[in-house]
Amino acid sequence: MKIKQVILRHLKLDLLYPFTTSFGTEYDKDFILVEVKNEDGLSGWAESVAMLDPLYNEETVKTNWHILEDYLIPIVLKNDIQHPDELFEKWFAHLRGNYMAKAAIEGAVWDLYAKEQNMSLARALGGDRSKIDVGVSIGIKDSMEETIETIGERLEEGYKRVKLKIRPGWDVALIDRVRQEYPDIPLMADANSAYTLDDMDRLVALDDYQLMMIEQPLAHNDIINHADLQARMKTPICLDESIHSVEDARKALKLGSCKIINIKIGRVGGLTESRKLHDFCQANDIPVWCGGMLESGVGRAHNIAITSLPNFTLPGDTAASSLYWAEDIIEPEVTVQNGEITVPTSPGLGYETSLEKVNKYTVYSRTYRA
Ligand SMILES: O=C(O)CCC(=O)c1ccccc1C(=O)O
Ligand SMILES: [Mg+2]
Repeated sequence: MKIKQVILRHLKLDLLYPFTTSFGTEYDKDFILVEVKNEDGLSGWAESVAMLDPLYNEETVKTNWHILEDYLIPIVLKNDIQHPDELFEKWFAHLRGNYMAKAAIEGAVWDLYAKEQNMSLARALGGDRSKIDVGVSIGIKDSMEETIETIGERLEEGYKRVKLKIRPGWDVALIDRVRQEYPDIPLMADANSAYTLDDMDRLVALDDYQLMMIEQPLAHNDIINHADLQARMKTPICLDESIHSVEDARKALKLGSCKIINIKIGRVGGLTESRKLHDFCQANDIPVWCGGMLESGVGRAHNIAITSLPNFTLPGDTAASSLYWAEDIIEPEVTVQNGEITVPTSPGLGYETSLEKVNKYTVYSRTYRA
């Protein structure tokens, strides 16, 4: 592959509804959209899932721009890349961390590669599903009534499982109330690292509610305390923040820190490592699902492609575009029917990135040439 041009754009989209987690409230979405072009003018697209502030992990829009501009883009423009797997495994291997920045450009190269091969990205990754099951992530609301109402709407729309964000004080009583209203729905909770082992009793109390799993209750960089907690809880622990690689997953499984893993392409450095992590979990009977980072349609399309792999056996967080944006930047937008998304079969991501819409939401852009 010969990459001739890379364009970075900083986009800003307004969220339709504020999204609150244990680490804060998002009202809008600033992100970097990456476009790579080959010599025939064919484009590959991806987005960085780094947020404006280092609240989910340490990366930000600015640190990603810096790493992309000063390290990753020069590598991609200078070298002849035979296959996108080489980026993470060879060309980026000496650069530590910065997973979301690496994933952003790697994803764009994967899309371009699939288009050059005249293959869907899902197929290029080895995915064989034609439809994927999806759930929905519901943020912390002002009241339990509002939460109950929102859950009802999402169930009406067909979502196959409900994830509720929790934090100390918005947990056991909430789940108890939700279980009174909806005794049998597939339900889980995500704490985004809001608890410590001092909260053991509160967390163990969640065992009474048949939750599918509890996601990342303890520190973002911990796997030791999670093992202690898992030993005390029947409910499976799912790790999100603390898994960046197959190697992290191997250690977590060895310690017994979790029984399920959430795969986010950005968090592990791209599609190549996501697929490896998927394969490793499959070989070890650990189910996986695809997490979300409030992506625009471009990131959503990447999530759909990776979710077509066979061990994504649990519904992910890739909900419809219309739950986030008044207008998405892809055509068609992502739609959900009966809790399923149809995996596109046309080349690459299978959704067109609309330049008109991209331009409308771009606050700053820069072009880099070979
Ligand atoms: O709807 C989505 O994209 C998932 C939303 C979500 O849960 C989330 C959003 C931003 C940061 C972290 C997380 C998370 O899964 O922990
Ligand atoms: Mg999470």
